[in-house]
Amino acid sequence: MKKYKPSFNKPSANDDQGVRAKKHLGQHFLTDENIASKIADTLSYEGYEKVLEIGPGMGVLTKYLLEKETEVHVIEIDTESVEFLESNYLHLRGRIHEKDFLKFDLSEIFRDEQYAIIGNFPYNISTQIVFKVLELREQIPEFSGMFQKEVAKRICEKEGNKTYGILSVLTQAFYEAEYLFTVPPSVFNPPPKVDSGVLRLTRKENYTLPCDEKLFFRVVKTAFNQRRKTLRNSLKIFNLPDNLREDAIFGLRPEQLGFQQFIELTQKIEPHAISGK
Ligand SMILES: C[S@@+](CC[C@H](N)C(=O)[O-])C[C@H]1O[C@@H](n2cnc3c(N)ncnc32)[C@H](O)[C@@H]1O
Repeated sequence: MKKYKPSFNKPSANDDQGVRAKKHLGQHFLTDENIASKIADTLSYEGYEKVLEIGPGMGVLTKYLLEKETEVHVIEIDTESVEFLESNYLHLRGRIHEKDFLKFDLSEIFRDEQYAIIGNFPYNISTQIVFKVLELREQIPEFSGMFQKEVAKRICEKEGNKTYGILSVLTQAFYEAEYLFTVPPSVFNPPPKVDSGVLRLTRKENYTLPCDEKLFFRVVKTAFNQRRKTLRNSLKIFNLPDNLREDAIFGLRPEQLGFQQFIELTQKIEPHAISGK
């Protein structure tokens, strides 16, 4: 692999130095091989045969994924990175997809197979990545990678904490979420302004909720959009009957409820909710 010294200030790509880092694509290239190897080791590689890496950049993590007994696909939006990967990872040819992860229909690669997702994710779209994974959960038993530390912590946070929110509840309803380790800015080029954090999501055995899942998402989002209000007030839009609004659970604030209680809440609301609202 070629040496690289990307910087936001470089005017153009340079073959000797690798890919010019582009801020709008969240490009902060990992320069610590040990951390790349450690991230590759966060997946179990069991129960599926394919792995998708989002945003391989110059392939620092890809290299370690290729050592595993798995078929590796990478999806990268940046043409310059794709050209770099194509000339440095010839054996990956055909499995490099020059696409926007958020817009790409992944069934074009994976049909109805199970696969894992991994990456050192672009921080500007990290929550959107998690929401897309939740949508695709039936095919994704495992997901791991690096986020801005604060986002990784938030996803794994438990009820009763300030940073607990929509992402925490929705993720934890379907996945076991573990915060694994913190990574300092100094191991990136160019360094980001904040610490990064690596997490792992392992899909629960029973990841079908015993309630209307669409309604569950709406209830969680509506409750946290007015997180200081009690559920009795924030969930008014569901036109709940008075006797239900007197139920003790509606006197709580959203950060006091674990995902299990959000399921109970949804079950209580379900008979009264106007569908499609
Ligand atoms: C933080 S960098 C990580 C690069 C490399 N994996 C590493 O660790 O050095 C994020 C990568 O995601 C890519 N990227 C940004 N937005 C993307 C998108 N919507 N779809 C696919 N890749 C994207 C960037 O071009 C960049 O290569």
